[in-house]
Amino acid sequence: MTQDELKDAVAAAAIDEIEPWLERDTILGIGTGSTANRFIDRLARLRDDFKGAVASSEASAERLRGHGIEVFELNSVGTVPYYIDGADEVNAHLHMIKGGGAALTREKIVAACADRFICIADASKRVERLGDFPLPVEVIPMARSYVARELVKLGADPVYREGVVTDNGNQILDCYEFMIDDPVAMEARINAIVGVVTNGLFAARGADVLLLGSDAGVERLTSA
Ligand SMILES: O=C[C@H](O)[C@H](O)[C@H](O)COP(=O)(O)O
Repeated sequence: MTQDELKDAVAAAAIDEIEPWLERDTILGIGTGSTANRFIDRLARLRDDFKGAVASSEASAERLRGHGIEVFELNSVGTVPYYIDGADEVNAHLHMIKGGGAALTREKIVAACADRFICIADASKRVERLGDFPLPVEVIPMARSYVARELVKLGADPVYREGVVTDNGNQILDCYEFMIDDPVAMEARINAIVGVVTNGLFAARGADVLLLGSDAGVERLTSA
């Protein structure tokens, strides 16, 4: 199967996972990226069975609206029963690196407000140790150089993602050469640097369920 076919398969599996629980007043949390887009496209078929969605990016909000799915502000919703999103890397504990599409901060906020985080990914995203994928860090623009120097002290090789402005008006540093042995500790340590908005480690709040697509089918994993 191609990677696109695997993304379709996990998007379909996520629909199967949530469909029995949808009610007319359900508001879902929806992620960002090519895998989440496939989920959004499949969700369109069910749009009369639930109330709407909170989106983790302007791009996902636009796609949802394009399918006639109402998009709500998180502040008016409070919590969502499910957050469905992709990942750039995921380990056996269902800790993730996210933010390849620069949506990490809003993703982390919606995930924090979700009862359950369903991660959908093709098998290429499954790793033993996080860090081959460069870890994104969203920074306040005026703090970029300072944060970069602090990240070097932690062992990373941060590179400014030129030309990218996040939905929050900030910038991204991608941390290369950064193998992460303790994702929970490193997530907190990076977030403690002044000028960091958030980083792409989703470990303190990882996924609850991973739907992992491979040629053998879609495997359903829960955190170890
Ligand atoms: O900022 C983007 C998000 O964290 C995405 O969920 C992540 O990059 C995975 O995207 P894709 O499904 O396109 O591989």
